[in-house]
Amino acid sequence: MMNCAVEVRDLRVARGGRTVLHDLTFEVPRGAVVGLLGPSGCGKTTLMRAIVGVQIVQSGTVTVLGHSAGHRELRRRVGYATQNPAVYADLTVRENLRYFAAVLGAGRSDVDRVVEEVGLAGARDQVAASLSGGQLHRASLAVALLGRPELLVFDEPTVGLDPVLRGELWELFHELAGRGATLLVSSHVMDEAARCERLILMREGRILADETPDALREHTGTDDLEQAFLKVIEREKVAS
Ligand SMILES: Nc1ncnc2c1ncn2[C@@H]1O[C@H](COP(=O)(O)OP(=O)(O)OP(=O)(O)O)[C@@H](O)[C@H]1O
Repeated sequence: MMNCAVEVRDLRVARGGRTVLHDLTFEVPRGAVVGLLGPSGCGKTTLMRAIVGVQIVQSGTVTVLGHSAGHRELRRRVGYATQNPAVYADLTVRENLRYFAAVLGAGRSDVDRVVEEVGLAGARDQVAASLSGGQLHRASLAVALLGRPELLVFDEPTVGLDPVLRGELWELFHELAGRGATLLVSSHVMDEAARCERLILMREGRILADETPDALREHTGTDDLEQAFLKVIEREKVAS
């Protein structure tokens, strides 16, 4: 239990009157970079929302760092970056970060650290409204990094970024994990799967696989993770 940052048991969630997560059970080990992968609409965002405690759930439990998801004790210990950048358009990057640092009780020096970490030092005095899509995304990630949360939940953090920036962000994710943070990162780009230590593959609100990229390659008999995912889907269809 103490080795798990997140423990999900029999989680069922309905949205719009339809079950979108079907009794999910899995764990996220501490200090790992775990990829949450699956096609658009499979439930990645809903699952992340349940983990950060903002999603009404029908049944099951979600335990985060030893507390029920959403517990106030977790406020500063969990960082969440949504798919849509959540910064104030009329404030500069630095002003945004200072504001959120004050809300979170993080120190001012933290602002400079996170700006550097996401590679936005050159744009720190630009108003958010004038940032490119990729820069805006990184500004949101920077907010999530304030206060050095133990668990980071990033919803498609690399969308719209060029390959160099994507590579740099993945390096940062591993650096953060190296310092003890746990990261749950969603993506629907299978080539990002190879960068994770563990993969949770989802489809239609169900977990099809929860294993290391190597184990997935091995048991599907292919080096290509995209092909591996397709094989897992085929096997699931045959089995059901
Ligand atoms: N506010 C909502 N009301 C009703 N249904 C919703 C709502 N939000 C999401 N859904 C539905 O829940 C399911 C899961 O959506 P979710 O956003 O979790 O998927 P996702 O895997 O994150 O997709 P994407 O990769 O496109 O962001 C989808 O069928 C979606 O249509």
